[in-house]
Amino acid sequence: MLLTDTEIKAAGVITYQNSESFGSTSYNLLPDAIIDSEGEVYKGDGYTIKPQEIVWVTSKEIVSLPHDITAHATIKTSLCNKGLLALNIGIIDPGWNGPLATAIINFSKSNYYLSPTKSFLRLSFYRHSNSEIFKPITKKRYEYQEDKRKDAIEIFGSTFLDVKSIAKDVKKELFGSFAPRAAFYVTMLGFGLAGFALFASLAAYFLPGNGAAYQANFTSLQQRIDRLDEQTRELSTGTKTSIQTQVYEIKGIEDRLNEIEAQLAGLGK
Ligand SMILES: Nc1ccn([C@H]2C[C@H](O)[C@@H](COP(=O)(O)OP(=O)(O)OP(=O)(O)O)O2)c(=O)n1
Repeated sequence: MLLTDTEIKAAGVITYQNSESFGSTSYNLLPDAIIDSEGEVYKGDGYTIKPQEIVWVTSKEIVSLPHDITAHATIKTSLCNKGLLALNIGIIDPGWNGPLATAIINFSKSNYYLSPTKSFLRLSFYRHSNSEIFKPITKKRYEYQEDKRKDAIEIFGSTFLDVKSIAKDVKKELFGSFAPRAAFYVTMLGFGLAGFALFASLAAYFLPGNGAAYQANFTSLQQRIDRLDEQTRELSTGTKTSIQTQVYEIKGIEDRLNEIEAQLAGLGK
């Protein structure tokens, strides 16, 4: 059975209650501590929640439920309409004795000022028969607040998407791991170039047109050409020599003929 405002008051389930916080069948919780992602606690003056920011908000009221009452917590519609969302709303079990809290995210694109007089959670109370299981849990305000402060520091980033961490990861992915990889590739490129240079040098000796084997062939070819050249020269020299000899011989014959002619002419006188 859903309890009315009168029944909620009569059940005595809310300590530090504010008369203006009652609805017809609900009670609206007011903020006590607002805790940011650094674990800073804001009280009294309220807190401005930035877009995408996550804060923990603990309740001013202490809620104590007997065996036969269970409460349901939901985010206030007015906050929801402003783009604020609560993470852990849920059920408050019979036997709970302590404040309540929720993580609130500002999904809007504007700052939202959460005033200490602005309720953040709405509670509905249901009376039922006694359950078999009953686990009384008592949480003192300070102890509870410290638990939430720990959660704020350890579990959530400062924003819903933890933009800082994401940006850090993306940066790391793009540049952090790229630098060693780039260094590796540059080193490998260096090795590649050095290898190519070595190959090119060796190719000068071993590859067709440049290789040592071909160099040897070339040398032998050059030697043969030189020999042929020499032989040609010898031949040419030899030819010249034989022509010269013939010229001398002809000259000798001519001289001899002239002598005979002269002798004949002498005989004729
Ligand atoms: N916004 C809320 C909702 C509930 N509770 C309290 C009252 C609940 O009785 C208790 C346990 O709630 P759940 O069972 O939903 O949460 P857990 O899973 O943390 O409980 P447990 O650790 O007991 O299993 O937490 C709270 O402090 N703040």
